[in-house]
Amino acid sequence: MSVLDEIIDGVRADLAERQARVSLDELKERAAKAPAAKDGVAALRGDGVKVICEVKRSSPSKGALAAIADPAGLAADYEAGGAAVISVLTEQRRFGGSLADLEAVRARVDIPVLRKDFIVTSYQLWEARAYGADLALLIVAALEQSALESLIERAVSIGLTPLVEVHDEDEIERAVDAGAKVIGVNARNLKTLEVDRGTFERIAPEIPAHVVSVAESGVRGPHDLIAYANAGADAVLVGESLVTGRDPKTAVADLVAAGEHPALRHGRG
Ligand SMILES: O=P(O)(O)OC[C@@H](O)[C@@H](O)c1c[nH]c2ccccc12
Repeated sequence: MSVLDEIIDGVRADLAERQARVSLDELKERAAKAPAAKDGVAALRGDGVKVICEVKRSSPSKGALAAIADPAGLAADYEAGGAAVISVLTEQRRFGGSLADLEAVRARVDIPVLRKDFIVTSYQLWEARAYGADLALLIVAALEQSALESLIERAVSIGLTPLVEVHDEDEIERAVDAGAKVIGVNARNLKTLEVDRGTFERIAPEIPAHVVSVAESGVRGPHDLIAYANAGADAVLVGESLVTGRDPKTAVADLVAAGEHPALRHGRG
C-alpha cells in the first residue's frame, strides 16, 4: 500500500467519526451562516508570483516540523508579509491539523483560505465551507475520474475554488477534462514522498494558459520561487521552510518581493 493509500485510510476512519457526530444538514446550516466565499482564482492571478503560505505542523516525510500553538497568529504573520492565500492542513494523523485550525485562521485573516486535506467525499467540501474555507484541495491521484468531476462540480456549486493537484502529464489531462481552473503541480510524489523540483518545469507546458498554475512543495527561499516562476508558475505554495524558519513574516515578504521583480518571466502564454 502506498503512503497516499495509508493516509486516505486514516482520513476515511476520522471522517466516519465526524459523520456520525455531525449530520450533513447541520453542516449545510453552518455553511449557510459562514461569510461568503472569497474568489480564490482572482487572488492567484495578476502581476507577480502569488505566494500561498501553509500552516503545517508535521508531515509524513519529516515528522514534527513546528508546534504552532497559535495557527491564527502564524497566518496573520503570513498575511502581513504579503501572502495571497493561506493554506491550512486539516488532516490530523500525519499533518497534525484540524478543522479548528481552519476556523481560527479564517477568523483572523482577510485573504482567502485553502482547506488542505485528502478530500474524498462532498461531506468534506461542506465542512470546508462551514469552517470558512474559500478553496479546497482535490488530489487527482486520490480520486477516480468520476469522483474528481463530481467533487469539482460540487465545490464550485457551494462557492469553493478547487485547487486540483497533479504529479504528471496524465493527471493534468484528467484535471483539465474535469474542469479545473487552478492546477497545482506537487513536486512531492505522494506515493514515494520524494521531492523532484524539476517536475513543474517538465509537465507545466501541458497546463492550458487560461488555467492558473501553482508550483507546490520544495520552496526553500526566493531562488526556488524564481526557478518556478521562470518555468511559468503563477503562484507557489510554501510550507516547511516558513514554519521551520525564525521569522515567517520576513520570509514571506522576501518571497513576495522576488516574485514581483520586473525582470521575472512568469506566466505561461
Ligand atoms: O512543505 P513544503 O515542501 O513547502 O510543501 C508545502 C505543500 O506543497 C505540501 O504540504 C503539500 C502539497 N500537496 C499536499 C497534499 C497533501 C498534504 C500536503 C501537501
